[in-house]
Amino acid sequence: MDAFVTRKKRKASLERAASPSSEESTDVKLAILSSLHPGVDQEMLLDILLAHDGNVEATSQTLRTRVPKKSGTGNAVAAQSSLRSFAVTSAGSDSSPLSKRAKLLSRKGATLHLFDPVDISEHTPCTIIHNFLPAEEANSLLRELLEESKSFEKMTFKLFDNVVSSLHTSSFYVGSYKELQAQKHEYVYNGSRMTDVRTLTPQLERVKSRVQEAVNGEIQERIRTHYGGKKLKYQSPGPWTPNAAFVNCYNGPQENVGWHSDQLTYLGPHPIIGSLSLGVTREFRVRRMIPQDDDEPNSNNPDMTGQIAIHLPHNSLLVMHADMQEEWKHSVSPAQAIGPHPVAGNRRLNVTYRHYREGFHPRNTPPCPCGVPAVLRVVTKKRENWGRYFWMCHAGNVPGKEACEFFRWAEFDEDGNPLGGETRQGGRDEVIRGDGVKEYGVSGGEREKGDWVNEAGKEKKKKEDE
Ligand SMILES: O=C(O)CCC(=O)C(=O)O
Ligand SMILES: [Fe+2]
Repeated sequence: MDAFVTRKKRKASLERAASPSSEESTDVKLAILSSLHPGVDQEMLLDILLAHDGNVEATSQTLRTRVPKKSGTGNAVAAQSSLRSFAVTSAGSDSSPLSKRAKLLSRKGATLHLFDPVDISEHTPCTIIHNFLPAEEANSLLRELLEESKSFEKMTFKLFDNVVSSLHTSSFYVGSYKELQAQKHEYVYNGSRMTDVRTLTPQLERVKSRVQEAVNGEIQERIRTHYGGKKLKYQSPGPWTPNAAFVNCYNGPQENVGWHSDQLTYLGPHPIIGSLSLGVTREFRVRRMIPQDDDEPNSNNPDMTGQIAIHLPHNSLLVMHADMQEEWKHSVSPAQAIGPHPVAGNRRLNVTYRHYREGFHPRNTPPCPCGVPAVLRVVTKKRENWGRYFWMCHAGNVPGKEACEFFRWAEFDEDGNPLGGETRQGGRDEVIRGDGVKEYGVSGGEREKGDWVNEAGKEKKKKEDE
């Protein structure tokens, strides 16, 4: 117990001592180390990272030379011990002690496991619909995506001299060839162009319509039951109309996604995401971000806030509502063991339907002097400016890259459309590079540049605010 408490304290002190966006960077560091050393479990990674005062390269060097690899994980399929036992204790009937609402609140350092749609709706910014599609339709989509996923790839990015990659594979689907071209040549993700973009298959299109209808119903219900009958400020009004889908494949219990919020840059503030799970049941964890004052210890790590595990069975639709991305983080945690699915074996396929808003196309958002679209973020750490949106240099999102000075508080109309007319009133340059790639940037327009780039000192502040 003492050792556990000490470890938590050490993690908190590491995060205080590290860079201003320290909590994020510890998560990123762990993700990088997981990617470089997939055989070593997270606890050990954290311990060794702590022993090296947060230095990723030194940790990696120690791991390369001194730490034996875990055995017996990989793709082995074992009994779904943890999920089954939780399923028994939280069956959701009112006679079950766990179902007593008062006991459901998540606590510091604990994980609360939720299965029941009523509990999920009450305690998280999500709602869930079990057995969403007719069984045969779900299996048929699953079979198609299993085939598609054979050519999915891990997402990679560069850090120092290493290329690190995600632990799972994915691909991105859009509605038309035109949108596909735009995604490949106009949008930027973590400083890179997306190379694997596909058009929605007829099945993904059909399911999209069903998801759209169900999600719009859930949105109205959420507004009625949680937002006092009125959409959130900046939430897009009118029906949600998804036009893209990320498809993720998790092959085996160790493939996971670390803590993150989905990027707001192209979706705008308070986006809504419809997430369909197929195949193996996995845990989708959520935790609330807590604002803190300068002198408070870092309260935004999972050890300190407590987390909620939402169990996502085959053919369930999870709706991430408008308050999710700005106020909560989510992850798909590695599993001790998983129960094989009759069609998918040890794989889980996940489709997240999203709405890319025209107002957030890179041509419509503030130009960063770097020539790469700025990213939209929100203050999630400091109490001061909590919930305020800002545009910043994309490199602030790319580990190991130096961000330029660009920073600007974001302004929206009531419905979340970006304000800041300068760029949209013809001042914006579209540069067609030699290779035909379109970039939206500033080519020497001093006034415009001055309009968007904040005076010295703001860049530092933005990092601290975050
Ligand atoms: O697999 C999931 O359920 C969620 C994946 C996710 O968080 C994402 O694609 O952003
Ligand atoms: Fe996500």
